[in-house]
Amino acid sequence: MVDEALTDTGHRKPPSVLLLGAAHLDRIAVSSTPFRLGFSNPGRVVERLGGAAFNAALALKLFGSAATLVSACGGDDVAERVGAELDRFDVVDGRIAWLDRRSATYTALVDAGGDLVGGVADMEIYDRLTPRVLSRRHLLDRIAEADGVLVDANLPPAALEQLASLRPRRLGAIAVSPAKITRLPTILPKLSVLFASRVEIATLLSLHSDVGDADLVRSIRNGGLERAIVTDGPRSVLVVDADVALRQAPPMVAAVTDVVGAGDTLAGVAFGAWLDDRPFLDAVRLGLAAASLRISTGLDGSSAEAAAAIAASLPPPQFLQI
Ligand SMILES: Nc1ncnc2c1ncn2[C@@H]1O[C@H](COP(=O)(O)OP(=O)(O)O)[C@@H](O)[C@H]1O
Ligand SMILES: O=c1[nH]cc([C@@H]2O[C@H](COP(=O)(O)O)[C@@H](O)[C@H]2O)c(=O)[nH]1
Repeated sequence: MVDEALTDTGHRKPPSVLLLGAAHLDRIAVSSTPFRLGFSNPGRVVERLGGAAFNAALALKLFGSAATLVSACGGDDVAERVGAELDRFDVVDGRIAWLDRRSATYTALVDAGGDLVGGVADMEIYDRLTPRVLSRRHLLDRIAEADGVLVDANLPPAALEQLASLRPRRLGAIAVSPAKITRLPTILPKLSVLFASRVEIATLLSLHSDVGDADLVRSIRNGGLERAIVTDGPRSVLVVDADVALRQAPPMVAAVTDVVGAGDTLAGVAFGAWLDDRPFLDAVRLGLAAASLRISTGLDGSSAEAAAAIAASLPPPQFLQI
């Protein structure tokens, strides 16, 4: 029998992932002393490319998947820089440009320990990714052909609903922020997996942020979600996979540079590994290892191998009877 997942050379074909969402410029201001809210803090500002879908796309690609990114950009230098970086990483560039508009930016304040103090998302341009714009024939074909589609909640609600109604083979979503996760409620039953932080999912499900695991797991299931990964910074993640619920500790990170992009990296790597037929928990453990590299050394061509070793040495999960 011919295995269609094999290429001419006998190697497995990498999973193909279509990502839809944000790709833009991040400005990250890191305080060099403990952050004093309401005051001026000494520090340094770094600029790098980011956006939830962009971060996930690069991570996916570095971990062996084929990635195509659909986003919105203006006619400016940021758009060119994003394009150059997608080329460099061999991510297929499916962005739609509005030449008379500005590309999006994200400005974050980070404290001396690498944690996020807060951020401002200037991202009006993503509202242009309407259902009509996303109905172009070649895009519909890409959605139908992809092994998985990963969206972020920067897309307007109507676009998210339309994508979900197209029934991609597997549909993952990245919550992005407490402000944007509120765009997801109507598509929850159509998601194969949701990646969210604890505060984001509590907002989505109208729960108190210190809700216990039993109530959280029940609410996730009652909300119609089949699978969810709930992150909580350095603390263990909650994994719900149909009727299995568990907690998995992430790797310890001694020196965090900044945590911006950790969740998207976890989402991209875990989604790609799952599409590559790994058991879901193994895919999550690999994603956690990738996130730990992203926030310490950064990701590069050697990260997939390094992450596999880190994932293998993680403590076993703790299964919850809920
Ligand atoms: N301070 C930290 N130390 C160790 N790991 C961290 C830290 N912050 C984040 N991580 C890792 O990144 C993952 C996502 O981080 P989190 O901050 O919860 O999400 P987001 O980046 O979406 O806000 C965590 O599950 C964990 O694996
Ligand atoms: O409304 C938004 N805020 C923030 C982001 C992006 O989220 C990323 C960080 O996400 P996290 O740390 O949750 O993985 C940054 O690159 C930032 O640009 C985004 O796409 N949309």
